[in-house]
Amino acid sequence: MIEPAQKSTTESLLAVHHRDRQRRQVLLALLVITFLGGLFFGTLNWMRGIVAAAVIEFAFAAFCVVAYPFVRRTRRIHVWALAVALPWIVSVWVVVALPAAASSVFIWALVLPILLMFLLGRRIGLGLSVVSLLGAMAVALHRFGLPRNPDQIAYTANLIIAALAILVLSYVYERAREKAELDLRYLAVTDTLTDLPNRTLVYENFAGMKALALRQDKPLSLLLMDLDHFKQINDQHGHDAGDQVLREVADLLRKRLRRSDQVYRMGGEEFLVMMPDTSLDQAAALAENLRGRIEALDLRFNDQSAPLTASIGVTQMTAPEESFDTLLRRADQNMYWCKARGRNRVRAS
Ligand SMILES: Nc1nc2c(ncn2[C@@H]2O[C@H](COP(=O)(O)OP(=O)(O)OP(=O)(O)O)[C@@H](O)[C@H]2O)c(=O)[nH]1
Repeated sequence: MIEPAQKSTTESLLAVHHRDRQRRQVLLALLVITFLGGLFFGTLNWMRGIVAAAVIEFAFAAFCVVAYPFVRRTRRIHVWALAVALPWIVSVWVVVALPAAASSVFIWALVLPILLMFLLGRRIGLGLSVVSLLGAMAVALHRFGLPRNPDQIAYTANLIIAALAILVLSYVYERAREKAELDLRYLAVTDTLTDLPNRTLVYENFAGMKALALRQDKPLSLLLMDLDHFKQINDQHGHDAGDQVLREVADLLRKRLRRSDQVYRMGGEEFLVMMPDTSLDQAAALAENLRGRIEALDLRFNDQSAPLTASIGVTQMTAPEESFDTLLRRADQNMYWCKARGRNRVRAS
């Protein structure tokens, strides 16, 4: 399995990106619905003479128009989600409390759990849903009193049970959706053969490591490892054997490296390791150690031994302006230098 620390970095970067994009879409849709609803009910209530409700509804519609361009651009989507959700909750309470409003307006309270769960996630969404539903019930109780006849009891019971059902269902749905999304994202950034991260996030993670190295004034090194004559293993022992070799190498790297290091399968039989707080000499020593361990792997398929070696290019960031591509190119050149000189060696520069 992939190291937990590495897995969570990988997941969280993408998770935030996707979660925000989804919430932004829900929020924009909600602004449009609220704007149209505000105009419609504002006009209706104005004509019915319920001025207080009409003013709230027109104000909310105006707020949506102002908020829309900000929500499209903002990076603080959770702040805007709260800025829209809280007035929604209060408006529902106010509308339920208004003496002139029909008792059916309580139905709007049932929208709240779905809206809050989708906008704010299941934890905050659940907490706010419970508060907003209890609030709406308290207001309704204050306005209408306890249900007295069987019709009223049935009506109230229906509303409460429906509210509970929507609350539970939206929570369960949101939890399942979050999990499915995490699984999908994990698969998208992971090489399923070795369980190592693939190259998808390599640039983003390098940027984070580089920033930290510069801030802490620590060295940052990188190594690129390519297995030698790997094609022969596939050709002589079959593709499954080749796959097994790749898994063994991935295991070896995971076990040997520090948790702060990051290992990627860049493709084929090529692996990349990023090592924070590691100088060129230290990285070269580590690469030499890895080379020796790979050479010492006693791989056998159908009683035939399958010797394995690797060529490793090592480099260190030497200036703040050096990009990931620059380092990778240098490590790649070092690795090819090893290949050209008979393989099974390390070169650092
Ligand atoms: N089994 C298996 N083989 C793979 C996988 N990915 C790439 N390969 C094989 O790895 C081999 C790489 O071959 P080459 O690029 O010629 O490299 P090499 O044989 O290691 O030779 P040198 O790098 O020059 O030492 C190819 O045969 C690919 O099919 C994989 O996921 N599983």
